[in-house]
Amino acid sequence: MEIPIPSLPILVSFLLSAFILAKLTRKSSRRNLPPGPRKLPLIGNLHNLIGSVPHRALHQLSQKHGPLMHLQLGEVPTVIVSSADAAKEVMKTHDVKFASRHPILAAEIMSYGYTSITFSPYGDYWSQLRKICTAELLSTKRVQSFSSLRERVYSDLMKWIASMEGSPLNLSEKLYWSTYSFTTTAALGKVTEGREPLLPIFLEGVELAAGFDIAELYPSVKLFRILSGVRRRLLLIREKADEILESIVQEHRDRAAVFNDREEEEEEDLLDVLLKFQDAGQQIPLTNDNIKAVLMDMLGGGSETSATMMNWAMAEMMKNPAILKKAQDEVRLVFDGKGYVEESRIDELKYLKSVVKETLRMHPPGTLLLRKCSENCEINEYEIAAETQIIVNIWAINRDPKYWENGDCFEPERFLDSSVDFRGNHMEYIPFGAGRRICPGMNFGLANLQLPLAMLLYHFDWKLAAPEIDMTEAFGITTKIKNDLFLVPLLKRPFSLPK
Ligand code: HEM
Repeated sequence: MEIPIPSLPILVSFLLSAFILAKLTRKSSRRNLPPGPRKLPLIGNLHNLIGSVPHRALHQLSQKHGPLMHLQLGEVPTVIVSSADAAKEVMKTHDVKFASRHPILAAEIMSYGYTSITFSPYGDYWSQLRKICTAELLSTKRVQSFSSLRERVYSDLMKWIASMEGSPLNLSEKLYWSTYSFTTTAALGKVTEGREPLLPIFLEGVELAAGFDIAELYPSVKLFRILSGVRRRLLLIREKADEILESIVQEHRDRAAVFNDREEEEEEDLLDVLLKFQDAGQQIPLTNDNIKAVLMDMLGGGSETSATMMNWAMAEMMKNPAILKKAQDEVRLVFDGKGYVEESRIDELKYLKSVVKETLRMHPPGTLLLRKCSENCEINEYEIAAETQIIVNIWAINRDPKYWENGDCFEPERFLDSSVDFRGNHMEYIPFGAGRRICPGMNFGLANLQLPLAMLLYHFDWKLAAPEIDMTEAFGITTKIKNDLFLVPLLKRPFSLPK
C-alpha cells in the first residue's frame, strides 16, 4: 500500500497552523514550567534525544538545564528528574501525586489493560495486589522457599560451563536462559512441553516495549496508530503468550483438584499462591486476566533484571582484575571447606555484596523510571500540570558527583563500611526506585543475582575471549550490555555434591 504524500501547499499550511497554534497555546497558558531546551514546532524536543542512549542524552541536557527539566516529546509534556533532591520531592514529599505510571501502549497490552502490579494506576486495586505481592509472592519466606530450586538451576549452569573448560562461551546468553528458567519454574511450576516458547515471545514483547512509538508521541493523531503497526504486533504477541499462560492456569486448577492435601504437593509456585487468593475471594475479585497480568510482572521482573545485572557485574570485574581476584579470594575462603556454594551462607560474602551494590549503582537495569503527575503540583516553585509524564533518571542520580566521588568508576570498596542502602531511604541511590511503588522484588532479585555470581567466581577463573571488553550499553527497557560477553572458563574448583 502506498502512503499518499500531501501536496506542498497543504503540507506548508498544516505546519504553519500547527506552529501558530503551538504559539497561541503557549501564550494562553503561560506557566512557570521547569526550564528546558528550546522546543521546535511539532517535534518539541525529540531532536535533543538523538545520538545517545536516552539516559545519557537526558543527563547531558539536565546538566545544562537543571535537575527538574521540562521537555516536550512530540505531544507529550514531560519532566525529567535528575537529582536526589528533586527525586525526593517527587517520590517522597509528593509521593501520592506521582504514584501512578504514565500509560504506554506495550504496558496496556501486555498487562491486560493496566492490571498488573507494575502498571495498574495507584488506587484500591493496586493496593490489594501490592499487599498480596509483599506479604506472599515476594516475601522473604517465599524467596527462601525457592532456595533449593535456585541451587539446582545454577548448579546445572556451572556444570555446563565446566564442560566448556578452556573454550570461549557466550556467558550472557547462558545467564539469560538460566535466570529465565529459574523464574518460570518459580512462577509457573515445572517446565513442561509447550512452555519453553514463552521466552522468545516474551523477549519480542520486551523489545517492542523499548522503542519510542510514533503513535505514543502523538496520541491525538489517530492515523499514526494505524501506520505504526506496533499495536497489531503487540496484540499478536499477547495472544500467543496468553494461550500458553491460560493452559498453565488450567493445568494448575486441575492439579489442585487432585491434590487437596497440600503437604503431599511439590514446591508451591507463585501461580498456586495467586489461585489461592483468587479462590479465597478478594474485596476486588481477581479475574484470570488479572492473574496472568501479575504473572507477566513476575516473569518480567524476575528474569531480565537479574540477568542484566550479572552480565554487568562480570563485565566490570573482568575490566578490573584486582576486584575480580578479591571477590574470588573471599568466596573461596568461605566455601573451600564445603567445596560448593551454599545460599544459606551468602551473607558472609561482604565483598561480593559490595560488588553487587556497586553494579546496581553504576548499571541499574532500569535506568529511567516512569511515573506520571496525576494532579497539578508545585515543586521547587515550578508548576507541574496533571497528566505530565515524569521520567526519573536513576542512572544520573546514582552517579551524582554531589554524593559520589569518582561516580563513573567501579569501586565496590565504597560500600564496605557504608550505611547507604538501596531500600528507598537514600535518594542518591535508588536502583529499585523509592516511595510507594518501590520494587517489591528486591530480595527475590538479589538472591537470583548473588548465588550464581558466587558460583561463577568460586568454581572458575575467567579469561576474556576478545582482546578488550566492550562496555557499550544497549537501548532497551532494561539497559543491557550491548554485545554479549564471551569468556573462557578455567575450572578451579571441581564440583563436589552436597553431603
Ligand atoms: C536486580 C533486580 C531488580 C531491580 C534493579 C528492579 C528495579 C525496579 C524498579 C526501578 C522499579 C520501579 C520502582 C518505582 O517506580 O519506584 C521496579 C518495580 C517493580 N519490580 Fe523490580 N527490580 C528488580 C527485580 C524484580 C523482581 C525479581 C521482581 C519480581 C519477581 C520485580 C517486580 C517488580 C514489580 C512488580 C514492580 C512494580 C511495583 C509497583 O508498581 O508497585 N522486580 N523494579
